[in-house]
Amino acid sequence: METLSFASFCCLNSLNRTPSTLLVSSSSSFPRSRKPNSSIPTPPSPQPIRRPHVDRWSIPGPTSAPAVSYVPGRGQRSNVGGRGLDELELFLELVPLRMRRELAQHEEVRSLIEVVMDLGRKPIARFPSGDWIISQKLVDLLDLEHAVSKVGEFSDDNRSGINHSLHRISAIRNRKMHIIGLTCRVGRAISGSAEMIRDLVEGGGSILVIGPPGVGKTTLIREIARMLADEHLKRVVIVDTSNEIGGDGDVPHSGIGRARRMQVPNVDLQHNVMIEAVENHMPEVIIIDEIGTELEAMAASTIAQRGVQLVGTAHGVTIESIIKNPCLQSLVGGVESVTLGDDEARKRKVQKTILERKGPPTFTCAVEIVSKTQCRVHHKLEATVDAILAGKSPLVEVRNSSSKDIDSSSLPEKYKKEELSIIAEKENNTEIHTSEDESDYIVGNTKKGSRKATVARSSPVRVYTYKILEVDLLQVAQVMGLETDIDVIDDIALADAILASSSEMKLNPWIRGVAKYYKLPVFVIKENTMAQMVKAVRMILKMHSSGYVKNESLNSVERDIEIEDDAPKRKPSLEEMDALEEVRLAIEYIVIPGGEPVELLPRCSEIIARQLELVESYQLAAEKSGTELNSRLQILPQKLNKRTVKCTASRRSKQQGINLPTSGNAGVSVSRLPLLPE
Ligand SMILES: Nc1ncnc2c1ncn2[C@@H]1O[C@H](COP(=O)(O)OP(=O)(O)OP(=O)(O)O)[C@@H](O)[C@H]1O
Repeated sequence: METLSFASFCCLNSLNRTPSTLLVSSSSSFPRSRKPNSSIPTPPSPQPIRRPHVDRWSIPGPTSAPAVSYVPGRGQRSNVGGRGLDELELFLELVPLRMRRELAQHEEVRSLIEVVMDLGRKPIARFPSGDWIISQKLVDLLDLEHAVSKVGEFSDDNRSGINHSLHRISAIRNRKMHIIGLTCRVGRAISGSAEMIRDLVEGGGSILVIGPPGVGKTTLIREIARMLADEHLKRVVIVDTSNEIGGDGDVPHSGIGRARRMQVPNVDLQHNVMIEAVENHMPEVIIIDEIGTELEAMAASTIAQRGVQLVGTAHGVTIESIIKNPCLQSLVGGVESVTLGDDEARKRKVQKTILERKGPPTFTCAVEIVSKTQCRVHHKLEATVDAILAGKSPLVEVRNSSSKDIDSSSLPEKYKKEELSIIAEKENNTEIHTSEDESDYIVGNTKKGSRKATVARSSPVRVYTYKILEVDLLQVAQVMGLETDIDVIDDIALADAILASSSEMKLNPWIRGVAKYYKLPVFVIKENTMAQMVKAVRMILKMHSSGYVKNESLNSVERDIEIEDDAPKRKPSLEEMDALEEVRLAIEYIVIPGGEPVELLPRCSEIIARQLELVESYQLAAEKSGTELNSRLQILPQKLNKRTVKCTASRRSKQQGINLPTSGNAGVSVSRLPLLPE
């Protein structure tokens, strides 16, 4: 054994080594088995595979804690046995010398992902660039025996590790429970791998991380644990079912920083340890890898209810996979079918039996890991689940990590592209946006082609609103006589424009990304007043009638279109402000809702001109009446037609004074006239 270790050291010394953390891509691995039987018999002679007996649950002996140093972003060096091996060297000690020599000469050795050794077959190494046959000589029992002798005891999920490292060794056994195959994965702590979702982590909400095997979930939550424990001084407890997050051995790997780690004696007891963590160790954050059973999902929900931030992973590709998984459904709130009454179904325009979310989800938000450099964020998991159950497209933010985040050699280009296309293929319903931008946003699960829908010029303009009441917008359109020109819709993929309040845009800047993805103009209303709404309607229609259709060059919609009141540039006098407020109140409280004309108080001609501008911004007509010294404006509940604005005293009718609510200017008195015939 000593000869092998020395040889491995020599081989690696001959490489041009850099101390940086390795960046490799993933390949799939078989999922963790959950066998109820935790005792796996050791293989009998005459073909024994020697395994050192390590009772992981006995009190450790007086051996001193290993000196393992971890420098974020610079990889790990463990001073195991005083030999100063780095973790890749430790890993390579698993394979027999002849294979190690071959591997050491491979130019991608520092990006090695896995070594696969199956009895009677050629050994394979998995690299980001693909699989590579290490040696033509077939794997024999001695090779397997050698590898097994280097690792700890296999637990009931057939996994083991190497002390003081993050490597994962998984066994395949024959029917007699002898080990006949090994998948040895290189584990690494990668500093910066959680930068993509730093804001979510720091936000304190519970995060569900979803991804297929090998995509980097464990690596991500390991870094999250370190980030919260070391940078935010949080009390973090990791429930480490297969010792994958904190590594093998009783002293956790330095890659988890100051986070504490609880080992799990048996995978079937994971849920118990999760609850134990909350009850005994006063955590502020619990990190848990692979939530896979109903009991674990229930334990997760208990933890979340106790106000602890939960960061957990689950196998899947999208939120939909979790919704469809009966064991994990409760993580997203659960699903129930509801039968609606005839009237309700007609009102909602849905079938009678619909699916609804049962309760609040365990997690605040969810992150779908697409690849090591891209993820999709569902900020409001609740809303995402509701949208999916209602057959709508959930809002998803697509984030790409920039290479500066990850302090290491970069992932080979080829691998990035391949992985993206694999995932795009898997989800043939989902558009994958491969923008170069650091942060882009899409609406996920869009049916292919629907995004491309363009609108016939004669059809109404379809507007998607954010924090603007549909009823308000439609009322304004109705008053303007444009109710057939505007349609408020709730599927953004089909929209022609977005109308949002500026407060909403500030709170949720990702809306801009959604708009950009769909090439939609965003009209932003500063204040939710009817005047601004009227102006917005006019501008939306104007843009539409000028021939704008989405999917045109993005240039035209790169910036928000801000709707502001046509306020005079100079500072208005108090009297002018009073006069304009009088107009606003008259229009918004009487002319529009009541359909009645209002005669305003007499004003000087300059102020009347200002009032007239404001009336026109509401698309309403007005008449000027009275003498020159006593002129006043009458606002008509008719659509603006320049000819209507004229000076006439003859049309004044009987007046009826009323008091309007005011904002600051007490008791503005306006006069009201009955509707005049055209
Ligand atoms: N950001 C990253 N950059 C480069 N390599 C990474 C990154 N994240 C993970 N890896 C590598 O990819 C491999 C798989 O990672 P990891 O074990 O975290 O995946 P996983 O999603 O947890 O897999 P599984 O579901 O099978 O447990 C490991 O070898 C790891 O070192």
